[in-house]
Amino acid sequence: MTTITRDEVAKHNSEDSLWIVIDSKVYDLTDFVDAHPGGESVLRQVAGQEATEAFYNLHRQEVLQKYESLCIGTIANEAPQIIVPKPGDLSKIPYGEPTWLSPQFKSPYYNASHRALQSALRVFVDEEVYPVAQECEKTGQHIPQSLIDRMAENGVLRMRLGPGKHLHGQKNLIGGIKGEEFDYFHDLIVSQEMTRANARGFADGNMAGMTIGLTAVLNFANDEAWKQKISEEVFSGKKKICLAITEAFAGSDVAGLRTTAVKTPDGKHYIINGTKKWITNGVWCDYFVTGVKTDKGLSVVLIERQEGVETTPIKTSYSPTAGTSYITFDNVKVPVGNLLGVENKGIQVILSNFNHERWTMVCGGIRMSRLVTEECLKWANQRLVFGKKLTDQPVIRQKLAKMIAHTEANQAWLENITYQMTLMPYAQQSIHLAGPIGLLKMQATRAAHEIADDAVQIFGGRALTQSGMGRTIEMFQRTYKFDAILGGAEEVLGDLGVRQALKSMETGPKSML
Ligand code: HEM
Repeated sequence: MTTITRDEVAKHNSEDSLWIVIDSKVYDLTDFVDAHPGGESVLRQVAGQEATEAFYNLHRQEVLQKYESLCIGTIANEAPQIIVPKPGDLSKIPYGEPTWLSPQFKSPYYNASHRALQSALRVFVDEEVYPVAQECEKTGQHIPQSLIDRMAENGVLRMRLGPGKHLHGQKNLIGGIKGEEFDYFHDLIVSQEMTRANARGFADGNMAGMTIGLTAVLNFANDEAWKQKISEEVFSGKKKICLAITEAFAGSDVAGLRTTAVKTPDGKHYIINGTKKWITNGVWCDYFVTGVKTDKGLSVVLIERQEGVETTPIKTSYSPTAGTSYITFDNVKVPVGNLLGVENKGIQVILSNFNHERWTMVCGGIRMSRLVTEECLKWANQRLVFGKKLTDQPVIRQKLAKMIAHTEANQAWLENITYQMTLMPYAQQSIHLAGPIGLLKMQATRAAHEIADDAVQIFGGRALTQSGMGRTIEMFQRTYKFDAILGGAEEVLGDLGVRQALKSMETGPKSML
């Protein structure tokens, strides 16, 4: 690149020729002045001058990457000081990564295979998911088929379902992972790395319906060939699936569902009537794993999109890219073979399916809290207020301390529970871990509540602005509640954890009294 002296830059100090220096690089802004979102006058004030501090006080690094074409050279005998992260890089900010990814720390949980997956996924997310996520979050467009196809090719779709036979013998799994060795720590890595696409509506728009819906098919289908057919269609990205449990009549109280499934006189079909609300991805799905009332209890059936199935988008406080929908079923005919689990015992299917969903939400939620904490650390360290850095104020350091402590404590509990999951069959997890997972989800979203609150105070008006420096904080404070409601409300899950504990006290050894 051309080298330019500072004396030369100084000559270009008017609107007719306006150059500035940012981090030892020279930018010719002559043709950009009119289009600058921050106005012309601010650029005139720094024309021909050093503008690094002024720039970084107001813009994110990615602005420079976007406008790279304005750079015309570098200052002679100077080297840029600011490290621009490359796709795949780990964060250099303290607490920007969990301890197992910080070179100075060790962890007993992660092996070479986990590390290989993490580093390959980091590149994939940075290069292929992040740009799509940002665009979809903004426009509200649904996930493009091209990204679904890429995730089908490299096995990410399969991985999102957690460990199991659906991964065994699979070639081309990202990071060169062997399907047989994929465990819940791999699963955790997938969730946490995907969250780094940093777009909450898109995080759900990116096949969340599959992650929470197809598990019920894999674990409870009554016919092996049918299970293979459905799951292969979904894993190849050809068909989309979602979980349809909640209704306007019943949210976390699943026993109150009113959608009915009545058997035809020949016993070969169910006729389904009812409605579902807040169904993630429902707008564009082909299959609906649906909670219904049968004659003596609840059941779960897979409904294929057909006549009588209508889906309409619901406008929520996160991006329409999530495909949140209201669904109506009017006399929909479904073969009895589409029953998942045992008729009238669907509550077991629903409850056990919830565990993986809730755990996945916890993984993502904690990673999002970490991203917000990292943003706050970076901003507080660079922002000058009343002539001092924000980090010079003890009140700001207290807020950062709470954020870091919440995030680290929650990650540690998550890893502990994940370790227990690696040692337990799925059915055992329902018995022993439903309570702890519920409590952890409650804990993670209570922490998110506090982190969002403190982050907004640190970022001020920028936390209320959808573009620019504070956009991650704006998104977080607008959307963290999704994790406190979806998959079971905070209070219901806390209560579940305590009730499970009390139950074991009733049935356990009396010596504990
Ligand atoms: C290569 C040089 C520059 C480029 C490409 C650029 C681009 C932008 C962009 C895209 C925005 C919209 C907000 C965002 O996305 O962050 C913005 C806002 C702004 N810019 Fe620049 N800018 C440059 C240099 C500067 C400099 C040197 C100053 C000040 C001396 C400045 C002052 C501002 C201000 C005051 C805003 C509004 C910030 C806000 O709303 O918080 N810009 N700029």
